Amino acid sequence: MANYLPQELADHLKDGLLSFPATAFTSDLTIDADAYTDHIAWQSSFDVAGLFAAGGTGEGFSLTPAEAKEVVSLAVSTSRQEVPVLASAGGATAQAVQNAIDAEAVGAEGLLVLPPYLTECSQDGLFEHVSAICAATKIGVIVYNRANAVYSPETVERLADTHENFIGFKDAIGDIEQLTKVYARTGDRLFYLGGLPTAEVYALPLLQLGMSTYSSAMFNFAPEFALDFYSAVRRQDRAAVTEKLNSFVLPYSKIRDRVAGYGVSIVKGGLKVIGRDCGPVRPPLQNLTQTDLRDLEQVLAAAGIQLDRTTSAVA
Ligand SMILES: O=C([O-])C(=O)C[C@H](O)[C@@H](O)C(=O)[O-]
Repeated sequence: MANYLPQELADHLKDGLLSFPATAFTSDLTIDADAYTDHIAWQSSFDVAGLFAAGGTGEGFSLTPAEAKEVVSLAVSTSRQEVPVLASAGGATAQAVQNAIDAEAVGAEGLLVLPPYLTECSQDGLFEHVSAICAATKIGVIVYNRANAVYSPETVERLADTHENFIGFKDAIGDIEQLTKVYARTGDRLFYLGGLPTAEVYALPLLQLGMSTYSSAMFNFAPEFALDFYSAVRRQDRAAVTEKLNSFVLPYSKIRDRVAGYGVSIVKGGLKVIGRDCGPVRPPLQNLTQTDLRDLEQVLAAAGIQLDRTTSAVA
């Protein structure tokens, strides 16, 4: 049974940083439950508002429904009591509905709806897809505005009017006009989170568009840095944000941009560099090359994120 009513969950999540933990795999690409639970215990030991298990950075798109259920269940049983775990719902409507049912059954407090695979989507089609998921569960539901699932302000409002457990809007499109219009229509009825790749890059300007929080992929391997960054954003301390962008976030993003899909792979690279290896990524993603790993190690060291390390974790 969920501990948070949907609106309570939204109130809790909107004023804290959100973690999207990597899913640990063994070298043969099966789920590594020990490494994953270690990672969840470590992630939830920080002052983070919520853990989104099997999300984008958690390679939810590469998990079978049974694996997604297992991963969410491991996260729920391991996360510190005060840190709610959310799951994701993806693929075909029937599969996303099953993800929702499974997530609620294993104790997740909320759900992130990933874009449906492959096909183009009309607004009525998106409304029906999300409605089926909202109707299948009592826990809070957040939509992910990304790829083929671009929700018009009217659809967002319609979902908010129809489903009490529809609580949030996550964005990875970055269309200022769309975001302004969504917020103008639904305002405080929802909470808003940034979800563009390396969300820190956009965090300060998006705060003005109502996005009081974001999914921090780098929180996986640099939690203190990510929390300091979030605090600077919420204080609207532009000088501190700019200093952190220059010292770490932008050099890091340059490595991320070398290969498509590195937005997730670089997180596993970062975990390897800091000595908390969560294993390889699954195809279609590619692991960082040794050169990229070494460059990442240097960027982390130059930013002072690796102050204790004296020997390289990269072979
Ligand atoms: O589903 C996810 O993992 C994401 O939202 C993507 C990342 O967390 C993104 O916001 C980032 O790279 O910081």
